[in-house]
Amino acid sequence: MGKAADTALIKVVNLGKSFDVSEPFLQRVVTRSGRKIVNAVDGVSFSIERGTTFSIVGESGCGKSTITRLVAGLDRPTAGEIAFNTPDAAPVRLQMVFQDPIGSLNPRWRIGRSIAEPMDRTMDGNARRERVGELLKTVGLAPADAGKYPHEFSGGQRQRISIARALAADAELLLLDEPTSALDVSVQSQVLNLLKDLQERLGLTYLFISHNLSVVRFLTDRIGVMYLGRLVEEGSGQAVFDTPQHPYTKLLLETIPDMENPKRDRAPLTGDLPSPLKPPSGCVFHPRCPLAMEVCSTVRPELQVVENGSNVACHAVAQGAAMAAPVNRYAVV
Ligand SMILES: Nc1ncnc2c1ncn2[C@@H]1O[C@H](COP(=O)(O)OP(=O)(O)OP(=O)(O)O)[C@@H](O)[C@H]1O
Repeated sequence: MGKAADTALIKVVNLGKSFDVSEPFLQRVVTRSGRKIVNAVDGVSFSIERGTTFSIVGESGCGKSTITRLVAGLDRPTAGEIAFNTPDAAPVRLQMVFQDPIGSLNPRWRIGRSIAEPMDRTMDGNARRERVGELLKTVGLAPADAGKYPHEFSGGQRQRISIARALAADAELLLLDEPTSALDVSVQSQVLNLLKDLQERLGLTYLFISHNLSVVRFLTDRIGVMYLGRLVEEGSGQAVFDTPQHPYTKLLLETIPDMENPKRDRAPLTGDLPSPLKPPSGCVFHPRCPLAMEVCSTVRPELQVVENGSNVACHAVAQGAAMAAPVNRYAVV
């Protein structure tokens, strides 16, 4: 991982990650089958300015979690580069916040101990206790909660605890992996509000991944829409929501319930995600695309800047044949 050149805290360039999911050699000889490679992430580039949120959205299996793992350094890329722009090239301080916080909290530890664990070891006991109390207050809990166990909290409270833990580690970059998906809608908005408030107060940078566009809208500065390992559209939150360009982005937006007119007929996102072991040729979205043309099955479209400032990988958009933008509608959680 190198050093990012400009003001972005993180710059991802042509990132690729493939997994070899082949059967064992002898089995392949018997069944006369070849190697099987999954390109989970294929040529993805984006950057995140310090203090802002970049969201990655897309259906299950499109490669969102793999990108998070690569950024976290839990996996090594097979192609491309991830560069962090930190003073004196110091390691970036990043923490992950997962969908189900119960898995990342030790059930036998009082939560005060879990929160204190990533703190600076040179702090004495009193200073640590004081800092734990402060952090609990920061995330909307009480200092006295430090003495309780994870099972004594609700899902939303546990997510607050995992955010406090990330702050205890003095994180500057939070990797938010579906952080509100396991929560009730009313609790989701409280956690999103907390994240927004912390970002404003502490200047945190977020990489937020979600399959749900309506969740990211509230928090995001920029959005990357992924399909089968590739970025198909990347732009400001406003541009992607108000004037979506890629047919896949439009169909994803169509899946968000229309609160004002729930019975309205909407174009459904039909067909299954193709197997990542055998991705379609050309544009990977072409078998499900309402605008597919001949070129789409043979030539891979590259991201190109379009009129609204977004970057879009679509032959039809490039030729000006995009569908009329749908009426902007979304559910604010
Ligand atoms: N360790 C691995 N070994 C083999 N294949 C993997 C591995 N990790 C991910 N994949 C494959 O890579 C593709 C992308 O997976 P990934 O988990 O990144 O998608 P995702 O968009 O985060 O999905 P979800 O929302 O379901 O978590 C999938 O086809 C998945 O099966």
